[in-house]
Amino acid sequence: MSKVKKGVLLINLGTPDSPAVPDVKRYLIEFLMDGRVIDIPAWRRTLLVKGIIVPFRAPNSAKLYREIWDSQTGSPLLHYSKVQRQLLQQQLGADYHVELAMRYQNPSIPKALANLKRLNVDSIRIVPLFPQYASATTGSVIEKITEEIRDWPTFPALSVANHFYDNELMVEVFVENAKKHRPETYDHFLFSYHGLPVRQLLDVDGSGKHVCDQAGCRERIDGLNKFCYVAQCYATTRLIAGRLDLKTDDYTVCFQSRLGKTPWIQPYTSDVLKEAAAKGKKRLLVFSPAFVADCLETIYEIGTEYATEFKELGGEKVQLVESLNDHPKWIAALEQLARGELSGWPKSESLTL
Ligand SMILES: C=CC1=C(C)c2cc3[nH]c(cc4nc(cc5[nH]c(cc1n2)c(C)c5CCC(=O)O)C(CCC(=O)O)=C4C)c(C)c3C=C
Ligand SMILES: [Fe+2]
Ligand SMILES: [Fe+2]
Repeated sequence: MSKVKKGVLLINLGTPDSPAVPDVKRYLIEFLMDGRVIDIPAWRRTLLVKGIIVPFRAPNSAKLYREIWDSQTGSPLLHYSKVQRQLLQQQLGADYHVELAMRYQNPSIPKALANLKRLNVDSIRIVPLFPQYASATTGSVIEKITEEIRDWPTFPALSVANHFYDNELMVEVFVENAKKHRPETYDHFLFSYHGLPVRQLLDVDGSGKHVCDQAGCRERIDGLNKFCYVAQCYATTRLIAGRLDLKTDDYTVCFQSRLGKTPWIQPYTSDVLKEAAAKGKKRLLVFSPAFVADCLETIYEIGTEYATEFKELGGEKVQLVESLNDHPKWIAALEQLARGELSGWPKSESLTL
């Protein structure tokens, strides 16, 4: 009889099995055919994804993935996710069994759930590795898991860490990583989050009519906008900026990785870079706090693409603040999330974080 009683399931977004075009195509199709990612009627999504986006995007995406692929460890996102799983398992000890899965591709959610079922665990703590809640990420993970387990005869106790935008240890790691780059030597700071189509925020408060600028999502987080991705991104930013004694004029929150022509959350990182260059800013320190591990969107998009663009505009340097990766305080934060403990930050309905 197994000693293991408590299951933990860490889930990140996913990455191709290799940077070869067929693997990148398979990954992009699974990812973009998710109705929470491209939230349009299924027939239009099929035409758009399989007929246009994937055939045109896959060869270029594969090229970018080849640039970040490590010859020993492969995809940085998968590599750090595996390290995080292993370190968390060590930290939690033999009473726990920690599985890792990716929402898209491998290691797969069905396999991880089958392992937990086989172990007959008492409980499963689901930890989607997205600090800020979005329907396209955490929402999609929850939907997929509930679909996968719907026929289980017995459900262990289930719980989800559905956001951790205000986790104190996570904030400390971003602050520590920034300090290694001597923030006083930079003339502006960007907090660049992964973007989302604006329409995906309309129902974050159940009204179907949520508008961030009316709900004050850039200024405060409260009982009404608590599930809004934008409100959570700005709250994370205020916590990191506060710890670094940055004034509001010292930094800009922005959103990257836009796909398609519909409006996404603004301001776009590429526009903010242009404005910073036009104002004569030379050295930018860039945080990417929507990710818990370095990946294509941090290493390539910020570290290479935006850095090159900024230099072409007359800037001198774009420095990415490293992600949480294998930092011991991040593993301690994961332990809190896995045990179901609060992040440690005082919370109240009307608190302006
Ligand atoms: C905060 C996390 C993420 C959100 C929110 C998110 C939304 C989102 N993404 C796309 C389209 C793409 N994203 C791609 C890569 C990618 N996205 C995230 C995280 C979030 N995405 C990560 C961690 C990664 C990198 C994975 C890696 O292997 O390193 C890609 C693929 C790369 C490319 O071709 O550019 C696409 C496409 C949409 C449409 C969306 C919201 C609706
Ligand atoms: Fe993405
Ligand atoms: Fe909002």
